[in-house]
Amino acid sequence: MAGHQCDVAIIGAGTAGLAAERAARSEGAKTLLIDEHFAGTVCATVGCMPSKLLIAAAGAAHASRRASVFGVKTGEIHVDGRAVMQRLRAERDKFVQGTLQGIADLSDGICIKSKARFTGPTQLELANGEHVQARTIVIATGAYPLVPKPFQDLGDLALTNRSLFEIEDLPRSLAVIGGGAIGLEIAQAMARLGVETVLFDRGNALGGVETHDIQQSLAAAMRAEFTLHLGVDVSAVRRGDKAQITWSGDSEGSREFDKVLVATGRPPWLGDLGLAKSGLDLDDHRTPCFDRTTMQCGDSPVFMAGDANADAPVLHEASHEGAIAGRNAATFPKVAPATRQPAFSLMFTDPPLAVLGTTTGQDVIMGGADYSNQGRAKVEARAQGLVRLYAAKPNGRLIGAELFCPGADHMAHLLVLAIKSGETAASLLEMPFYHPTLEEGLKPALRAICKASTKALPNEQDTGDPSGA
Ligand SMILES: Cc1cc2nc3c(=O)[nH]c(=O)nc-3n(C[C@H](O)[C@H](O)[C@H](O)COP(=O)(O)OP(=O)(O)OC[C@H]3O[C@@H](n4cnc5c(N)ncnc54)[C@H](O)[C@@H]3O)c2cc1C
Ligand SMILES: NC(=O)c1ccc[n+]([C@@H]2O[C@H](COP(=O)([O-])OP(=O)(O)OC[C@H]3O[C@@H](n4cnc5c(N)ncnc54)[C@H](O)[C@@H]3O)[C@@H](O)[C@H]2O)c1
Repeated sequence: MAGHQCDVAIIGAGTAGLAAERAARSEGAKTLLIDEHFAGTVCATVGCMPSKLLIAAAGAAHASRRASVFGVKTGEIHVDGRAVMQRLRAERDKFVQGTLQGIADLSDGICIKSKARFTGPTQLELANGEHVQARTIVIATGAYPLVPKPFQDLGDLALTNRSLFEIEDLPRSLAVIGGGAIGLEIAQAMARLGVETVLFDRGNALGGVETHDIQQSLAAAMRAEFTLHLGVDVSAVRRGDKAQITWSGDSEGSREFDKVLVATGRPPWLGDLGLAKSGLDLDDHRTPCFDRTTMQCGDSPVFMAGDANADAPVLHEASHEGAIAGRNAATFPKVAPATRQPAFSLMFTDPPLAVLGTTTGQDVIMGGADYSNQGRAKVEARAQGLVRLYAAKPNGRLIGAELFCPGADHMAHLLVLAIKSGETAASLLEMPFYHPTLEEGLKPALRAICKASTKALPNEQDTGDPSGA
């Protein structure tokens, strides 16, 4: 059987694995990149990009439908489901092509198309019968869509993020199971595309948001567009070409749907890795314990990056973790801690939801703002939502934020920069705010923090706040 030897073997050629390979190679390591499929990253194929393409189509339908608010008559809107899915796949495939080209550009001998499993701390066995002996290993195997028992028997009526973007036409009705990021983004998009959509979640915290008033605002915005059943247990049975969904708990009922999107979470994809032979310490979820500043598992020669470690399952973190893991895997046993960024997640609903930094703890000051009367948002007929900014006592240094309001996806970047650079509410208020912008809507929240902190609003600052200024 063929044997391969390398400095750093990376399992998984997704965003994290590709970043790890680049980083290790740039440290001078001989790398091997092992992937079962080399089909392109989850982000490009069945994740970020196709979901945003669906949301973009839905946004066009929504904007056309509500153009009459501005006195613009568009007539009856017709959504051509086949054309929506065709454009989605055509554009998605261009992103995938870009990823595949990056893989094709790697030097010969780096990529091995096979499935890997541990046979020792630094030894891998490949499904093609070959073996790899590495100095260090990076686990970057990603996550998989969990399909709970009742939905496993629905066959092709049950969709996950892996199959959703392959449907030829939009269904007439869709049950979405799970009100996390995938469930909410897709449910709102489908509803806007004219699909009769009902979302079910066994919990009450949509999008994982814990702050009560943001949670209420998010639920109200979603309820205005599709039906929500929260706090329910859901079961499913296939009846011919329909799925019968039955629910009970905070509400109860039963009805048929054309398709069911199962979006109940994406646990790390580690089950096939033979971790028992890796010698790694595993936590209660059978995930290797690792240090998030070095990505190293204990003091072993194994590193983890991306969704495989379930720490921060979003794209920019997969990419950063890959770079840290790859660099440290190459320089092992010398490993250096990296500075991790503040927590930062966005959900591309409309309005978008952004959660960043730290939002809890003692000695935290909260300042809020309401976007239902915000000037620019009213101009654009999208005045809704809330902002909660969090700052540390005593001086009001910004530490976190929750935004569910128009423009949250962009304003969150400004706030994350403010958190990183140690800005206080008072120093942010010294920044010029152009009028009329969505950013101006943050001022009441910043002023509330100033009031409760030792760093008061500078007295040459105006405190007026009319929505039309
Ligand atoms: C629908 C959806 C929408 C999303 N939208 C966003 C978004 O808008 N913004 C955002 O920041 N994030 C988003 N995400 C999350 C983001 O896509 C992920 O965090 C990111 O893609 C994870 O990358 P990864 O490298 O960890 O995993 P992956 O890209 O999944 O790569 C893992 C690779 O490992 C391979 N592999 C697994 N096991 C083995 C094995 N034993 N041997 C060999 N190869 C193996 C797989 O074939 C795969 O290629 C979304 C995710 C989904 C599902
Ligand atoms: N914009 C983005 O960055 C973006 C978009 C999509 C996905 N993602 C990533 O993908 C990951 C997975 O997303 P997801 O939405 O699948 O998972 P999730 O963990 O965010 O949400 C799962 C939801 O399903 C519910 N649930 C679980 N089991 C259930 C059951 N049996 N019946 C009813 N409800 C049930 C949970 O209460 C939870 O609300 C996210 O953690 C996120 O990091 C990110």
